[in-house]
Amino acid sequence: MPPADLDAIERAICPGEGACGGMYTANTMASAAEALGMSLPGSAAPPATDRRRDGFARRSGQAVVEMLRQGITARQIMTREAFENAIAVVMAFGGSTNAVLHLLAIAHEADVDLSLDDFRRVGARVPHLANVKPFGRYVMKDVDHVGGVPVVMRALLDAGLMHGDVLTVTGRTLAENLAEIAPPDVDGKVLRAMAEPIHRTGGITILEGTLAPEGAVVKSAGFDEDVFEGTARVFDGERGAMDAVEDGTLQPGDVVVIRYEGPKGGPGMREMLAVTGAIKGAGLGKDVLLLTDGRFSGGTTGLCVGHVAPEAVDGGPIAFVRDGDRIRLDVAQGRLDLLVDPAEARRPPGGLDRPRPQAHPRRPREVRQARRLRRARRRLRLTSAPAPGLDDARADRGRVGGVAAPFHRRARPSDGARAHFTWRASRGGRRGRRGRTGTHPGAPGCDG
Ligand SMILES: CC(C)(O)[C@@H](O)C(=O)O
Repeated sequence: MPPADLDAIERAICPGEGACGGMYTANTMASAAEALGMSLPGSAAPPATDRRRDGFARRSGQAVVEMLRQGITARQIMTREAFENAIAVVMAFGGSTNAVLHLLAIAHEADVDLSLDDFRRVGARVPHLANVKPFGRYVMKDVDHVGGVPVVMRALLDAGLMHGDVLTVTGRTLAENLAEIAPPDVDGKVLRAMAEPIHRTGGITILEGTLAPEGAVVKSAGFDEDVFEGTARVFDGERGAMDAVEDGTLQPGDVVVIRYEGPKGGPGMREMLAVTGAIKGAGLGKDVLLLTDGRFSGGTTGLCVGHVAPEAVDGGPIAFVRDGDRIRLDVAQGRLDLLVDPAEARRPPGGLDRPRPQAHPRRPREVRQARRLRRARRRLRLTSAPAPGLDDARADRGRVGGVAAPFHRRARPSDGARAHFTWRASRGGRRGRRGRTGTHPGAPGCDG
């Protein structure tokens, strides 16, 4: 490509500064926060440099002070119904799969019992309405141009697909906020009408099956076909899969299985951003299915199934997939199956003692990075210590000027024992790690 063409693309590729412009994770979560009632109505969509943001910033501060005055707490806003509203909006936009992790984690903090079943249930009723990137044509500033997130919220509310009587940060209900804004009808191009949706169900589909007994997630908004059946190519970690793409050994019909990239296995559940991009770049986006116990970018779309649970490190069926196995994804049925009969037969008798990933050779750059990281860790050691007076400090924070602060945490049995992390000059102490428990990443009980 001539440098001048590259330069022209680079100058035109971003719709503006700030969060990446498509309905990726940042814009998805901004929309979800608006639907949750935790940010001001209409505040999610304006571009970063838009002067309206100054007004939203000021009014957000005013809203916080007013909530303190009225004693409104975050938990009064973030109820189960509010989370269902947030899920509904994410489904209508075809938002980032990371929203599943984030909403489960926020609900956990808010003591709201939310699970993958709620995403499944809401997603089955809410149609996909927004023609936005990564799968569609438009970006967030176009959504703003046609009225922003309140347009979708009103369409869903009118269709009985949102709860209107929930409290929001304005001190009023969601229905009252929308009545005051009076958003326009959907424009029909960026945001489709309820009667003419892009898909009849929401843009994220929760899967289950012999390969994912505790669930998996796919952004079905990018799909035209419902079923993909193919042959497994198994990689322990993203690097091996990248090598296969770069070596040109991936074939149409392959199912790229990337495991040991989950919350524990990665560790940290990285976005498989590079490999999904590389598969698309190799022209295999519609012919190769990728599935992983890791997660994806909000910019990922197409045949990419993530959050496969239990993850490989926990001995989930993904740990037992072999090259050549047949795998079937059926989005319409919400199924992800390993067509090996029966998959469980591969488990060693007496259970599994932590399957181990096969080591794959590191590239020189990775070796250098690892060495730098080790040195940095030696210089600055991450230590873990119980926070002195933590409970007292929390108790104080819980009340400000005689009224309940909106963002205090309810004491939990684990609070006193929970470690906090401080960076200290090197010497002594081992690096502390918070334990992880639970099953589906982000599910209550997990670090998410
Ligand atoms: C685009 C990125 C970096 O992958 C992330 O911000 C997301 O949207 O998930």
